[in-house]
Amino acid sequence: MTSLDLELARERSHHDACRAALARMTEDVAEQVVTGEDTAASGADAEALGRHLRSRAKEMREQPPGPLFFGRLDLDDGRTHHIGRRRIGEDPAAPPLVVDWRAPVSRAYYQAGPRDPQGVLRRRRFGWAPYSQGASEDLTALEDEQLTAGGQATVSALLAGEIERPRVGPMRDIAATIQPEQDDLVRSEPAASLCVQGAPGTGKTAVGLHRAAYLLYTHPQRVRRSGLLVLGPHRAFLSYISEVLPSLGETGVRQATLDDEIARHPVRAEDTDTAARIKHDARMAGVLRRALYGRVDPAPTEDLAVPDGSYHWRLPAGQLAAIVADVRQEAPPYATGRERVRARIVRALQLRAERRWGPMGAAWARRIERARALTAFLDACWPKVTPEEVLAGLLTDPDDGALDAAERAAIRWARPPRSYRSARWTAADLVLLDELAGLIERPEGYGHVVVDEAQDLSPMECRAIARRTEFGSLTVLGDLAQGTTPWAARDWHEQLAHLGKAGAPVVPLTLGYRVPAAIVELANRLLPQLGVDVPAGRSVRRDGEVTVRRAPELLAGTRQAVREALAAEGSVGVITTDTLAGPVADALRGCGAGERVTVLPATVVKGLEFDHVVVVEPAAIVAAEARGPNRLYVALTRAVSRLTLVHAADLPEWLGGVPRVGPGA
Ligand SMILES: Nc1ncnc2c1ncn2[C@@H]1O[C@H](COP(=O)(O)OP(=O)(O)OP(=O)(O)O)[C@@H](O)[C@H]1O
Repeated sequence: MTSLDLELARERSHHDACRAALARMTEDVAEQVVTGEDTAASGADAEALGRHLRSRAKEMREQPPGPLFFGRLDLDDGRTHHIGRRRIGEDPAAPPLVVDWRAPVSRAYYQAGPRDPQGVLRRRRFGWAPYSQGASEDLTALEDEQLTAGGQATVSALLAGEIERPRVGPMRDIAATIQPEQDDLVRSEPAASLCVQGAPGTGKTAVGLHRAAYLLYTHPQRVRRSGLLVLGPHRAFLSYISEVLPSLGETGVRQATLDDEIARHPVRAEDTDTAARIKHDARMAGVLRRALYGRVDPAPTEDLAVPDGSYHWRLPAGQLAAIVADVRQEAPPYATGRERVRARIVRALQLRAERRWGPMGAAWARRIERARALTAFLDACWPKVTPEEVLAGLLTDPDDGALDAAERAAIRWARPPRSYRSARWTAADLVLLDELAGLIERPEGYGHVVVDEAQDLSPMECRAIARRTEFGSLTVLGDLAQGTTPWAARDWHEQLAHLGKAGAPVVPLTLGYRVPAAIVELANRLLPQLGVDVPAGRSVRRDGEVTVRRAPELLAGTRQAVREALAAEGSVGVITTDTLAGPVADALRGCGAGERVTVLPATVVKGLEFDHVVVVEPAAIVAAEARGPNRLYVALTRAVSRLTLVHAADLPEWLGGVPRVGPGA
């Protein structure tokens, strides 16, 4: 037996011990639930304890299968820690068998290096068979790095293997291989907001999800109670990332699109491009505020007379106007404002009554508060409204000086509905309704929100997020170069101001783990055309291939390219325009494409990745929309190993010098 075999055998038996301890922990918790149910303590305590134990038992039962540790630290004080996705230890007072990757002692696993060993003598990485369900014999490799002074920084073969592995199925967690610059972001100050400008494949999404898991671990009370939300650009993306947090043991996190979050109604109409652009513009915040407060009468002309038995208590119009003006000045949410005006009027009437009749009790005040005359005054002066009613009013007659005549015409309803209740709302209308709802009543917030692909949000969408994180913090992830919406941000500081976190630091990530250097280099040639100032991407990967195939018969050329792509392992993504996606999918039917091949319009590939990407007719992707070059940049950077460009039309200049195949190459 070699010394490596011996070490592997020792580690496997440690893994056996961990497995047994975990089984006992799961049993113990299940047993405690039974005990908890029997507890004869006060009802509320027993209920709370029972709930806690039940959710802990559920958590333990639902742990995903897999290896129980991925690394080990040997420290200079003689201690050793195995590091895994969650803590394993039966006795809270004894050192655990496995330390959670988020624990403070685990930090050195990610950060220590020969120049700064941080008390670590040796870092050990474990290699497990691919897709291991956690059987100890699946532990097949280990790699030691000595960090004592004078040690050399080494490139980990296990890390390289993990980064270069073929991609099948949904995104996986990277707890075993988080890189130092990523770890800094994952563990950065939880109460502070943060923006990551990351070139394609630098791990922004991975960082955001691991940060979410880290916050739940370090601030269980605060973050769990106030809620954590992960916002992604579309459903396909959410399903692609859906397993990362559960694999890290976090099952209760809401993952949604912003559209889901703000959906008060189904989308039943479509805006013209111009109307959508206006509705998403930051000026709409003021337009909506004015439309809402336009309903308030700042100068009531009639005195208020509230009957009280045979008597009437009066407030002169001037005093009513002063109350309304004061409340407007204080700027509470609209619905609170109405109640505040009511309360102030009652108080003023009470002072008058007391001057005449002496102290009036609470019952008197309640009666006056509900007096019909007072409610009628409020209905006229500060009416109850719904967001739908206000927006319908605005879209029927958009008379606001912030919009010019053409803009007003563009958003005006061609045929207003009979009532706002039967209005057919567009996607942009829902954003505006959310803004109005937020002006009327403050929405419930989250403790922390992770926003992915944040460059694509409009100012009005940003405000929807800002309202929900007024008292919470944000992790903003994105890449200005990948901005494809008509309103995509060109500057993070502006975008952060719309998100309510002006001044949050913007941290760049430039080292990519997905896209190989040859493909990054090609995509970087597009950068000067994208109209944004971002640092160019780099790659840790030296493998990777780019092929350009000229194909006078576009569909035949695509079939050929896909056949060639299928010769290698892994997924194949065929990306083209919305118009070509159908014909391309038809053409690929029956050419052995099968499950490994997905045909997608470029408009939905954001955030995804495929081992081999075939981009069909790049020039058409560029021409299809105003941000076409950005769209092509996104498409090119979905490739994990290989990229083929298939084209019938001429290629843009910047592709000069790339090897070509096919007729006329
Ligand atoms: N430290 C790491 N170890 C292993 N794999 C990593 C690491 N960091 C990132 N990756 C992998 O690189 C790929 C890209 O990561 P991710 O999707 O998070 O990047 P991104 O910056 O959001 O990309 P994009 O903006 O292009 O969508 C993923 O497969 C991810 O698992």
